[in-house]
Amino acid sequence: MSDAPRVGDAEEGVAPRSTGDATPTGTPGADDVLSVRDLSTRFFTEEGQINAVESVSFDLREDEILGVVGESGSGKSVTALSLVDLVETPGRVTAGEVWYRDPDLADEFRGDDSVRVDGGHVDLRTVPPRVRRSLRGPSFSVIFQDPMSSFNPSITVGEQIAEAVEVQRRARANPRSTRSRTQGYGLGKYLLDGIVPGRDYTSGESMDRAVELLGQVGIPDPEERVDEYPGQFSGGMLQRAMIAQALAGEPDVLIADEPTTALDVTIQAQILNLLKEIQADRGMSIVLITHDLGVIAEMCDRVCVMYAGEVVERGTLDSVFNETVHPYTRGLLGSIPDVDDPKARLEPIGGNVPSLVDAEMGDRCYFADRCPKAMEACLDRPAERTVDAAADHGAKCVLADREYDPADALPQAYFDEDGGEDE
Ligand SMILES: Nc1ncnc2c1ncn2[C@@H]1O[C@H](COP(=O)(O)OP(=O)(O)OP(=O)(O)O)[C@@H](O)[C@H]1O
Ligand code: NI
Repeated sequence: MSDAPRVGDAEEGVAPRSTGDATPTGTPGADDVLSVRDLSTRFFTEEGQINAVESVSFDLREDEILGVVGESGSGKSVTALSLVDLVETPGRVTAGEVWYRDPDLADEFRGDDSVRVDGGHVDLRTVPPRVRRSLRGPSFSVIFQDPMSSFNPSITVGEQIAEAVEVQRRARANPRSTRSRTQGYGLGKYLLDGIVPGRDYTSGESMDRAVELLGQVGIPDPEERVDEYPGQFSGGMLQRAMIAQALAGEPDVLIADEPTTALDVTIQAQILNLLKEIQADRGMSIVLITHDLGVIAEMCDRVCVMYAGEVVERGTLDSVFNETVHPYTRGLLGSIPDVDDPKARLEPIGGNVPSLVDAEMGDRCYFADRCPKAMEACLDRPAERTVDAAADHGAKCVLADREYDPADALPQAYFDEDGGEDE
């Protein structure tokens, strides 16, 4: 109907904040399952426009685990929701591109003026919403921190997993036809809308598959437990069941938002190991969201560090951990608990996450107020600089280009006065 939005389009009433180029630019690479470009999400609240996700760019490669880490409120979950188009009012994705690799889908939309296609990639922001929805399950799956939110309490765990299997079956049975995607996925639509239909939709075959999946995620006696209700499962078991449900669709991309935070340490480790095994077995790609750099170190190939809605540093795990540029990343790394004393509390970085209300955001580095190395140059919003191209390592920080010079240090009072936060 309408023209496809262009990069950097500012919608009416939406203040663009992006200043710098993000390093991952241009067309998605052949081994990128997902290429996110300048994605921005705002919440339009009574307090004003909240810039929850600010011009985020990254690539998710084939067969890798990409970690997204940052303090509470840094925009990790909203980024995940934005990728799968699950942001709810008053929120909205206001700009950016989400290139998903799917050559058949790309073929279908090639030549369609309203959909952006690039080689085997399609910009999901431009496909019709129903097509986008139909991708959830067979292409993308999301697992959340709270498994209760993914299950309907009045339907057995097995049936709910079997339904996810059915959705996937239908997707495979009608490969890549726009018609099947837009009309034949009634069930998927129900699932995604949270209205889970009853047993009519599941078959003996898909129930068998549910048992198999429950077994694979380490649920004992899956033949019996398949008939139990979510309330009969412990937290750890339900988390496993949620992973089984997410895997039922055989997605290319699994987005796991703090999948173990609510669990005790032992079960947490078991579930993370399980995710890693499954990822290696199936060769899928995972976006793993956590506030715990220790988990990132264990699990991930590459990492995005988020602060105040932005990706402030990203690259291979090795490069980001060993050639750290951003003082925020350094601060997070300093707070990794001791391996010998995993219970040691994380030492928070001093100061608070800044307000994300548009009108209150200074036009300088958002971390400057808390940064031990803030300099004059930090009063300009930093664009992303390349730290190490081979390691795909970039940082939104002037320290990528220059050494810290104490002579240029800005006194804290500078920020206190300029920050608009009168205390
Ligand atoms: N429904 C909403 N209405 C208004 N603002 C919201 C809403 N949801 C999120 N936000 C804003 O988006 C920001 C980012 O939230 P998000 O949940 O993505 O953080 P997070 O990094 O996932 O944090 P956590 O580690 O606590 O899960 C929040 O600080 C908040 O200001
Ligand atoms: Ni979150």
